[in-house]
Amino acid sequence: MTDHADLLDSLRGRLIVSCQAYPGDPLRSPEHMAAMAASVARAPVAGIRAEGVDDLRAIRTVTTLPLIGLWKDGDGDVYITPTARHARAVAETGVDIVAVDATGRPRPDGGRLSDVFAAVHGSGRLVMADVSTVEEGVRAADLGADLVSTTLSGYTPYSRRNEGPDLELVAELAGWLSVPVTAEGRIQSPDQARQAMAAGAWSVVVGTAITAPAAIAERFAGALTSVLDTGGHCG
Ligand SMILES: CC(=O)N[C@H](C=O)[C@@H](O)[C@H](O)[C@H](O)COP(=O)(O)O
Repeated sequence: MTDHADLLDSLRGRLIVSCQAYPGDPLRSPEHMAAMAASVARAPVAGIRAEGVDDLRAIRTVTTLPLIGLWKDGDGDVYITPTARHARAVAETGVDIVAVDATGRPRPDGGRLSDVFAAVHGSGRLVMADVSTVEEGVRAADLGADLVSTTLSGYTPYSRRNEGPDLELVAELAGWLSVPVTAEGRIQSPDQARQAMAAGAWSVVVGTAITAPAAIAERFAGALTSVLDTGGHCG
């Protein structure tokens, strides 16, 4: 377990970058995501989060940074590493931590969350429980999650839908849990990342704001459009 404690320690107070391309994006390939991860790894980041067994295998060849893996599959409500089978496949790619949907919603195979956690632990990896509420986080920790992440806040019909990160959930979870809490989801700026740490996060995961050029360009383009809309154009 010392290795696992060292791994968690290495993430403390630091940034994890999620390298995932949206469906349809030209960057959506294992080669591109591996290059993205290698590029990000030139910065002092603590770890990489990524999706899909092919991407994870490719990323594992380009960096020795701690790797958090998941497999998004199916079109049901629970799509982040939904079953024990998915969890084992992700673990086999060589990741250090497997991220799992740990909401209370029914899983596509009717399986139990504890079975998915057992599959991860049976493979010698740590579990990151992706949750949307404090109740889900408490349950996940009770079931043995090694870290709890706010990933799914705003993505379940019953959770808060903030435009930015759910810092309230970060603070609540940090107050309730003895396992590390990761702030994840809609963190758009270094300032918000700092606020998440101040709210009690162990680590901060940022994806779109760093690794999705289309979304970043859209924000900039949108900002210019709104200047025109408000009469700021002087031509
Ligand atoms: C809800 C869901 O499926 N979240 C996913 C989980 O891995 C990813 O699509 C997000 O990009 C990741 O959580 C990082 O968040 P953001 O990209 O907002 O920084």
